[in-house]
Amino acid sequence: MGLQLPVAFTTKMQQLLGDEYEEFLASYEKPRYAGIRINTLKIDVESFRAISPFELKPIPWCKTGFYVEESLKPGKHPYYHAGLYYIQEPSAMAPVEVLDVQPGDLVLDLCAAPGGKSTQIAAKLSGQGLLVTNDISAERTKALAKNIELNGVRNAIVLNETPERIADRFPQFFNRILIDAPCSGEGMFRKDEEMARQWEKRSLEQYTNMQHDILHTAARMLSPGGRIVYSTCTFSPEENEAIIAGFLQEYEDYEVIPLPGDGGFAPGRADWLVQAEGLADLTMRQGLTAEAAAKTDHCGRLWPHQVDGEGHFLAILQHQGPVDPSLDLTQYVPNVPNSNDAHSADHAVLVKKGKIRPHGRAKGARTPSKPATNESELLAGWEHFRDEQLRLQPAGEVMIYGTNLYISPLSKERLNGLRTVRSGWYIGSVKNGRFTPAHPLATALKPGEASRILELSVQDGEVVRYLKGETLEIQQSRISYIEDSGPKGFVLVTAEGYPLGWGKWIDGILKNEYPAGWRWT
Ligand SMILES: C[S@@+](CC[C@H](N)C(=O)[O-])C[C@H]1O[C@@H](n2cnc3c(N)ncnc32)[C@H](O)[C@@H]1O
Repeated sequence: MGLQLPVAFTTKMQQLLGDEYEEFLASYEKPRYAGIRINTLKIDVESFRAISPFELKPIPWCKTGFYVEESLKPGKHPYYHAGLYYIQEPSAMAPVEVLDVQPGDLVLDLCAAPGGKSTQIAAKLSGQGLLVTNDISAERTKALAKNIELNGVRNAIVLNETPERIADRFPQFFNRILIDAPCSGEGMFRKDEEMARQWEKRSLEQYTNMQHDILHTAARMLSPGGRIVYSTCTFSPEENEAIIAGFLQEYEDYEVIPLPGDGGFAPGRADWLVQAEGLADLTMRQGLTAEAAAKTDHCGRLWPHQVDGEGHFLAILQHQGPVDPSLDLTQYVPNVPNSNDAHSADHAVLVKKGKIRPHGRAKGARTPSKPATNESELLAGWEHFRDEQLRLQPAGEVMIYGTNLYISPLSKERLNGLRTVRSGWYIGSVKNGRFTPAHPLATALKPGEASRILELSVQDGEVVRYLKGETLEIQQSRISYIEDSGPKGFVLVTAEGYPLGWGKWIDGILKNEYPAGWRWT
C-alpha cells in the first residue's frame, strides 16, 4: 500500500469494525473520488448536463452532485471560473442535503471555510433568506469569501468569529444551523496524505472539547422547531456518536431524526459507545447513559468501503419546537428579491448583439461631477451606476464601510462589533471620487441585468485570455448594449452568457478588470 496509515488508527479501526475491517482497509487501495456540484444559482442541472465538458455520474445522496474524472481537471475549465459548479468531495455533499434548507430560511454555517457546504446552502436558499457563514480562521475566511463570490451568492454575510460571540448577537435566531466540525479527519487520509501524518500528533481530546463547545453554543442560536446538522469527516465514535449522545442527554427537547433511506447511509454506531472494548471507559468517563447512547443509531455514516466517497458522519438534531407562529423569519431579513434564480442558456441569449432596449434607467441621470466625500455622495455614485449600467433594483440595505459599499440582508446594527469579512453583496467602492463596480457585483449578476455585455466563446481561447488578465481586441459589433448607454464603458464579460467579471471597452479595446488574485494561472 502506498499510503502509510498510522498504526494506532488501523489497530483501533480493526477493533471497532471486526469482520468488516479488511474491506475497509482495502478501500485505501482504490483511487479517491472527485465530484462536482452544479451551482443552481447560475444554471439548472439539465442545462449544465447539456453543456458539460465532463461525463457526469450521479452521486446518490445529492441531486446536484456528480462524480467526475479528476484527471480531466475540472478546476481548469472556464465554466468553473463562471461559478457553474463547485468541486467537492462527494461524501461532503451529504450534510447540507439533510439540513433541509428552503428559500427564505435563516441559516448559519458555523465552521464554513473554504465554503463547500455554504455554497451548497446558498444554492438551496435560491437568493431568498439569509446565510451567515463563519470560520474562526481569518486566513481560511479569505477562501470562504472568494467561493461565496465566485458562486454568485448575494444574501450571505461572512464572519470570522468565535461561536460564542455570534451566539451573543443571534440568540434563537436561525432555523437551520450546520456544524461541519473541526475533526481528526480520518476520512481525509486518502485525499490528503498529510492528514494521516498529522493524525498521531494531535490529541483526540482537543477535538472532542472543541466539538462539544461548538455544538452547545450552536444550540443557543437555534429558533424553536429548528434543525442542526452536525457532521465530521472522521470515523472515531468519540468525535461522533459520543458528542451527539452527550448533547441529547443534556437537551431533552432535541431528537436525532433518521436519515433518508435512499442515500446509502449506514446507521450510527451506538453499539460502539456501550460495547466496544476500550471505548466502554469512554462512555463512563463522559457519564453517557445507555439510553442517550442508543439514540445515536439514527445518526448516519458514509463508509469508504460501502459507497463511492471518502466517508462522513452526520446527525440531524431536530428541536421539538413548537415553532412560534408569531415568529416571522422574514422580519429579520429585508426581502431581497430572488434575482438569483437558476437561468439556462436560453436566458443567456435573450440579449442580442448590438443595441438592446433600455429598462429601468433613471432619465436624466448624470455622472457625479465632483469626487464623492460623504455617505450620501457615495450612495449617489452607486445609484448613478445602477441606473446607468444595470437593470436591477436590489432590495436590502446599502451599507458603507469606508469607501466600500455592500447590499446587506441584515441591518448594520446587527453586525456591529462582529469581525465581518463581508457584510453582504460587495457591490463596489469609490476610487478617485468615482463609483467602481466590484468584481462580486459582476459574478452575481445575470446577463439580462447588465446594460452592456460581451459574450466570449469557451471554444476559441478568448475566455482563457480574459481570465489570464489580458487586454483583448474586441470589435464594437460584439458589444451588446441598451440604446442610450452606448458601447463605451463597463461591460459585463461572460463565458457564453455566464458572467465572469468586468471589462472596460473603448474604441475596439477591452481593458481587463478581472482581479489579479482570481486569474487563471
Ligand atoms: C471541516 S472544516 C469545514 C469545511 C467546510 N464546511 C466546507 O465544506 O468547505 C472545519 C472548519 O472549522 C473551523 N473551526 C475550527 N474551530 C472552530 C470554531 N471554534 N469555530 C468556528 N470554526 C472553527 C476550521 O478553521 C475549519 O475551517
